Amino acid sequence: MKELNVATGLENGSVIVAKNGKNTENGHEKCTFHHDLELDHRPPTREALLPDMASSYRLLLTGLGEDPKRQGLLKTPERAAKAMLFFTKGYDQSLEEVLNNAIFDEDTDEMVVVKDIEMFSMCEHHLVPFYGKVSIGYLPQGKILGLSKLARIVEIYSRRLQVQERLTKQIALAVTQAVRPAGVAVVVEGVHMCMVMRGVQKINSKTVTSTMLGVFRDDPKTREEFLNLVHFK
Ligand SMILES: Nc1nc2c(ncn2[C@@H]2O[C@H](COP(=O)(O)OP(=O)(O)OP(=O)(O)O)[C@@H](O)[C@H]2O)c(=O)[nH]1
Ligand SMILES: [Zn+2]
Repeated sequence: MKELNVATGLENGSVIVAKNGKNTENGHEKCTFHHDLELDHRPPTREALLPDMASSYRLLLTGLGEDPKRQGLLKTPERAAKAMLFFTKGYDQSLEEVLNNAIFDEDTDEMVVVKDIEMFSMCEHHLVPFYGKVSIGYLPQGKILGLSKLARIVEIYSRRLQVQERLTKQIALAVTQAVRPAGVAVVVEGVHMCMVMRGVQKINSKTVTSTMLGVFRDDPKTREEFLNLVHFK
């Protein structure tokens, strides 16, 4: 039996044809794959795996000492499975699809900052949420991105099983890929429920991560301007 990607429910390395008709590998667009695309051999989508996921939640309820047949819990496994699919819906999105070509030629090299974008993600170690805010800055060189797309980029990568460091970097790399700016800065401030509700139980601790690329990494003044604008100094 082929190994399943736990996060996507797909066979590792497998190809599916997404709703938009594009070939995707575990949710990510992939052009150079030559796997069997015969309809009958397509692995199930995440939605198709809902009943299996619900069964797992039923087992979990039993493991907790609960009775999955009691009235209040009857639909809980299906609800929980759907909720988990929603929390991880970023796996079903690709950068290209989300950007929808909202990239515009513009003769500007002034800093663009969108700050305090809400973020909800799932800690990949404990499967509990971490949440917080993301601030993104970039220095265009001839191309700007539709403003909402910065928030949508946050959604693609936060709605997955994550660690905050990787989330921060993926957002920065996505902006780079989209508009090839002179630099990108991303700061993420997160509260991890695995540190609040369990474990060390530090309810006031916040984790701050940053990725600085290009001029934001090389030039302290540019970095400082960004940090001033997002009040991170
Ligand atoms: N670097 C990083 N660590 C994370 C993130 N989310 C959770 N963790 C940590 O993952 C670690 C897992 O450590 P383990 O010792 O294997 O698990 P644990 O016994 O549940 O750890 P405690 O949380 O200390 O009770 C913990 O230190 C968590 O705080 C994250 O986004 N980034
Ligand atoms: Zn955790």
